[in-house]
Amino acid sequence: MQVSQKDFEKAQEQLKHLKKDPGNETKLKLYALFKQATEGPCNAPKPGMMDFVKKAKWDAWNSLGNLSQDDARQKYAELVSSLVSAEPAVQKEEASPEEGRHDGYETIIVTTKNNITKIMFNRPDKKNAINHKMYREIIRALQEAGKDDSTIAVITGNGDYYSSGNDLNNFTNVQPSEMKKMAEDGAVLLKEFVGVFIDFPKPLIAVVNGPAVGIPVTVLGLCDVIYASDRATFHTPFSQLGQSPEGCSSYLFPKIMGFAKANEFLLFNKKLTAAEACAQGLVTEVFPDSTFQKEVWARLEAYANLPKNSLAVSKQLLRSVEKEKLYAVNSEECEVLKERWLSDECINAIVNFFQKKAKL
Ligand SMILES: CCCC/C=C/CC(=O)SCCNC(=O)CCNC(=O)[C@H](O)C(C)(C)COP(=O)(O)OP(=O)(O)OC[C@H]1O[C@@H](n2cnc3c(N)ncnc32)[C@H](O)[C@@H]1OP(=O)(O)O
Repeated sequence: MQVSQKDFEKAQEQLKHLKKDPGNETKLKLYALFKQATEGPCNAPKPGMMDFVKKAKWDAWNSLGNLSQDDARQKYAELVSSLVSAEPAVQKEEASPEEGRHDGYETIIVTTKNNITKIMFNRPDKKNAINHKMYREIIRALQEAGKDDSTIAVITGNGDYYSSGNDLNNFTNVQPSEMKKMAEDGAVLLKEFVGVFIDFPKPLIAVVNGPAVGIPVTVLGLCDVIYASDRATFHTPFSQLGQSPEGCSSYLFPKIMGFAKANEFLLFNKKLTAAEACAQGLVTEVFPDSTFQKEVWARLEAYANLPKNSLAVSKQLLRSVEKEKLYAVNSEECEVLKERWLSDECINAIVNFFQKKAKL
């Protein structure tokens, strides 16, 4: 039985109210079916290679060939219905707001409790990839945490990943004429993001709950203590992505782990286990995943009872020796990256990721 126009419209309405992001692949299917149902077979001109999102949408629509509009409506309604039935029950956290939770954040969860401000990356479905909004929210959260009454601040991830790094969608949907501006704006944002880590005025602890890729790894060099689950891995695949190191890692990582190890890590994409990262001085201590949260938070709560001002001035003394150098390194790294983002090497790596040809 074919679905009526009314059922088709109802499915469109239901889709707007889904709580769980259905993922890019499903969204592409829905887009294609919607276009086929409302406009018929794809006759639009094929978008350019660099217009990743438009190209993926065009490919999806075009792949439906001569499917009839009625059949497309039917398949669309069936797909929406399957998504509605798969919706999870409302999460507890949403029903009862966590004590000490700060308002006004969408991509991170910020709480202050027991003298600790915790900043938690919160895009678990996307492995906590950092989109532009999240960069800005982390900047704001760190600036506020630097001034609030907490003794220490903690960064961690929600879900199975710490963070999969820069959200590669930050590079998509850009017209060729806007590429240069995209790179310039990206460099400004990155410089500000790394700058708040350089300037952070109190102890900053990274609680690395799972794999970490790219920028969340490089800024670990600017954190004061790094605790990792034995499930965590550390990966800076810059050459694989046609990019170059940031987060002051080009200066700090050789100092932390020595040139021989830093080169393998930053140039040749070597992924480190938590134990290896600890042996090389990037991680303070590794804990078994089964007791990670319990052990780490017990320790942090004890640290957070130490005299706050003493900790802050000591942290600032340790950092002040290197501050000017770090500002200079940050600027230089952002300048180099601005060029890298416009390179064929980088563009091809991103195209490959979105065409599912390359995953790390
Ligand atoms: C201001 C600009 C600053 C720029 C500086 C930063 C440099 C970097 O950070 S470089 C590092 C960039 N990161 C990556 O290249 C990682 C890319 N992701 C992957 O290779 C895989 O997703 C990963 C190995 C991390 C995990 O693989 P799986 O366990 O198989 O999971 P999925 O691939 O299915 O991921 C689930 C879901 O998340 C989306 N995802 C994950 N990471 C990213 C990312 N970095 N950017 C965009 N999207 C990401 C992935 O596409 C899946 O989405 P759906 O298909 O919609 O479910």
